[in-house]
Amino acid sequence: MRLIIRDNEEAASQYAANYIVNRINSFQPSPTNPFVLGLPTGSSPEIVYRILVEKYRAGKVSFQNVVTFNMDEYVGLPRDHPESYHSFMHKHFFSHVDMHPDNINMLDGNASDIEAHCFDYEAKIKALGGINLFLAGIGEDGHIAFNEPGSSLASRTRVKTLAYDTILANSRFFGNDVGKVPRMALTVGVQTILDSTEVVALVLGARKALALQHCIEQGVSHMWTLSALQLHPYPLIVCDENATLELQVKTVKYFRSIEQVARLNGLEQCLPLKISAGPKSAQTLHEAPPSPMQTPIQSSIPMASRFLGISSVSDYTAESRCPSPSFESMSTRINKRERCPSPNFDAMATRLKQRDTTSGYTGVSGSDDFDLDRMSDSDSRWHPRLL
Ligand SMILES: N[C@@H]1[C@@H](O)[C@H](O)[C@@H](COP(=O)(O)O)O[C@@H]1O
Repeated sequence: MRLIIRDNEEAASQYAANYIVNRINSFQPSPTNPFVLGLPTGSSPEIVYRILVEKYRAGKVSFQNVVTFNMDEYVGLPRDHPESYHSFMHKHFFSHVDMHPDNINMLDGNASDIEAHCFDYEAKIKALGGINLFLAGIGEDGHIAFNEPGSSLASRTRVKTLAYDTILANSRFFGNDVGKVPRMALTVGVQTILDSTEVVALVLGARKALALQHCIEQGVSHMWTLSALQLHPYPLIVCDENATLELQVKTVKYFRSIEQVARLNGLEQCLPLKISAGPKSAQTLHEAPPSPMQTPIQSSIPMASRFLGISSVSDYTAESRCPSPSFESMSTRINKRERCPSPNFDAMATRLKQRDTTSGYTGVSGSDDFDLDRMSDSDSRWHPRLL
């Protein structure tokens, strides 16, 4: 998990927008190899869209070869209703950039066969080789897209009944009239989002602080579906200071230090080249890990993992284009562990008992409760702390 904290909404949105522009540009999309971008609605991404439009106008990015898939849409709200997500996206983004209308994919909350429509949406994403980057917003109850508390973490695009909290929160877009907020929505599933190559979640404001705390400091839970990002290999959360209000000080300091160290080492925004750049196809996304000697890698592992010394097995030994401090590879250690014979607990306990008897040690010595720290060097090869 990478967590980028900025002083305010503007700065956080600036970071997210720059991140997206960098990803699109380094991918070098073409008509036959488009960049596939997942998009959210809501007030949080509004500034990001404004900045993306500015960057497009300044000639810093083009969306000509970008295909988009929106996260969600209300069921039953006319497409041209000012609060439909169709209207939102055209108002804030699509009508201001060079997107080809055929490249815009949005769920249709008025589809005659909703089930088939959702199925086709998933199929279209798959046919394009998956989503490269999913920009996500979250709800106050920790939902991602419209995956309300209790949603299956294996869910895919489907119809979802909205939670009362969400109806209440979104009533501000409907003249504060709860009765006008649609009760159901179409949404991509948690698994649809997790399948994306990269997920960037934008979390802004004190209203989202509890959700962020659950996602970062608590376990994976279907009650806070944002927390499923813990299962993704490249999740990035960009938040403002207010959204960190429920986090522990040490959590905030830790993630800030990760970013600082990464910046000092020139490792910001580094991802494996096969992920950050095209060409992409369904095959290349799921192919076997390439030979380390043949594949140039921008950064061999996700930034946070790099400083934690954790790696994905296939990337660690690859050559890096980034100035690459040489960390000991977890994969090497895991391999060592796999080469070791399974520990023989009975023999270990007997040896400890013998040692305790001769040394006069009076601590634990039972076969099922011995002290791992007191083992000899030869025993330490399978010590959990070394794995
Ligand atoms: N379905 C959308 C979500 O996709 C969005 O993330 C959320 C946050 O909205 P806001 O940014 O306005 O708080 O709103 C709705 O619930």
